[in-house]
Amino acid sequence: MTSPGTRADADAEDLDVEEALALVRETPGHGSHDNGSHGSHGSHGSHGRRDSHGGHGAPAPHHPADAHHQTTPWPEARATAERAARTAARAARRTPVAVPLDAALGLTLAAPLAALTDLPSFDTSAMDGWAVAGPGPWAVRDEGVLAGHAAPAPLIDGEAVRIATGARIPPDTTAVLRTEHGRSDERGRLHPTREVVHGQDIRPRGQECRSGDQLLPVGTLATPAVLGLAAAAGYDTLTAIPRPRVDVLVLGDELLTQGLPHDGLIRDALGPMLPPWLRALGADVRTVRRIGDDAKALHRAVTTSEADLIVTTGGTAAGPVDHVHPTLRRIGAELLVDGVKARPGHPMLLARLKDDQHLVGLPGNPLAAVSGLLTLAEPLLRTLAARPAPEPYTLPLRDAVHGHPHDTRLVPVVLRGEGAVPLRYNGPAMLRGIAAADALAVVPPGGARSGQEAELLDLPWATGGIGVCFT
Ligand SMILES: Nc1nc2c(c(=O)[nH]1)N[C@H]1C(S)=C(S)[C@@H](COP(=O)(O)OP(=O)(O)OC[C@H]3O[C@@H](n4cnc5c(N)ncnc54)[C@H](O)[C@@H]3O)O[C@H]1N2
Ligand code: MOO
Repeated sequence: MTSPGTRADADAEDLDVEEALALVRETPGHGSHDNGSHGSHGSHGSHGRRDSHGGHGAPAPHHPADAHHQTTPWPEARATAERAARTAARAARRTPVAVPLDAALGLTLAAPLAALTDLPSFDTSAMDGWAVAGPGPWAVRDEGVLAGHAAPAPLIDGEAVRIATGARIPPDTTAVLRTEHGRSDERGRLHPTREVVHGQDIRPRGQECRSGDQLLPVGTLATPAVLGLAAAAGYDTLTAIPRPRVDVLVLGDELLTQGLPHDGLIRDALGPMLPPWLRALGADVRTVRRIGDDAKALHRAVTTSEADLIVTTGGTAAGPVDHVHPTLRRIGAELLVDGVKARPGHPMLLARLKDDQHLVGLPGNPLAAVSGLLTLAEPLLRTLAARPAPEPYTLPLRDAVHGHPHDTRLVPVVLRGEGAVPLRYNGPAMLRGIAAADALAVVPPGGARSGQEAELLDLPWATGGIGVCFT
């Protein structure tokens, strides 16, 4: 199957792009330096060529929490997130709102778009030229007719008047003659230079729609074209499902917000990455707060949030300052997903805090956070925003991808021709692969052979473009 985002013209790619990709592309026989740094998971992120059959060389997963709870298979985790959002949307009775056109991009229509006017709303000229009455030659009036000007006087037979595209057609006009199809004689009379067909180049009122006609159904995504159509049809606002509100809480005492890493401190990569990505998934990101490794601050932030979804980063594992689980226990939250059979990102979690409020806990490792974002936050936000699920598609993998023995792997790929090329630097702590990627390939437990079809999760910028997706 072919992706809409697939580039078939690989040969035509300009060199700069290929050079950039060479920095991250999987290369046969290349030593693996793409893995996470944490002990027992050291080789689950290793790349394809070394082992195309899965199994050998991959250590058994070892998560201390595994002993205490059941991790959810990856497809089930996504389905659970979608279901949770459906229940929440009912509980919250997410009332449609009237949104000005310039704020409605990306929303889902909650009411059908019915024309508030005929389109066109008057008989109008499709061309610059003359409105003419009867067969030529014609006597040409002195005053022309322009778009947006006063109603023109009726024509009489044998008369013509200069007319602009979009201007009102004078009553009793029989055709519009294009500028390039008329010539004037020495007495100033207008002659056609080709046959004139009755009604030509006149757009009659209501040609596109009549007032009250349904133009688009409920559930339509407000694209730029939809905004244009709505304006043409007389709308100032659209009735739409509001964006789900999201608060982002970034955990970790080790995070810097500017400058170079130093003294064991690192830059916060998630603070800049998540808000625009969440917006692309349909969210209205209200706040991004950095709250360190402070259990009290986390508790306060979670219990005072009015968001539909709280997204936390870090603190999901079992370390001494991993406060997410204890906080959820303390407030009596219901864990719907507590760990997913996914690499990276297996400590990700989804909790119901209230009937209409959820929390997605993303692991701190940046690519693990992306994995959690696409596994749990994407279906949840999409469903709350009433957006349709993207059409699933597969492409053959250009190289084998090493699999985890039990878990699904999400591996950054670029789309080239009719295939997906796995990228290196796909370890949980790395963003180098995903930053160059068009999509994530879903690699089943055990791995995938070269040529094997893999499901792909598109990245919003790869298909939609930055400007469209991130507003
Ligand atoms: N004993 C075990 N330790 C860990 C396990 C495990 O199973 N047993 N799982 C590992 C895996 S896998 C992941 S993923 C992480 C998840 O950890 P947390 O969600 O608790 O995240 P932290 O410990 O806070 O951070 C992990 C890592 O990521 C860095 N980080 C955190 N936030 C950011 C940020 N905003 N920007 C950039 N980098 C960030 C942090 O400094 C750590 O290096 O746990 C493993 N441990
Ligand atoms: O493998 Mo973890 O889940 O690094 O992301």
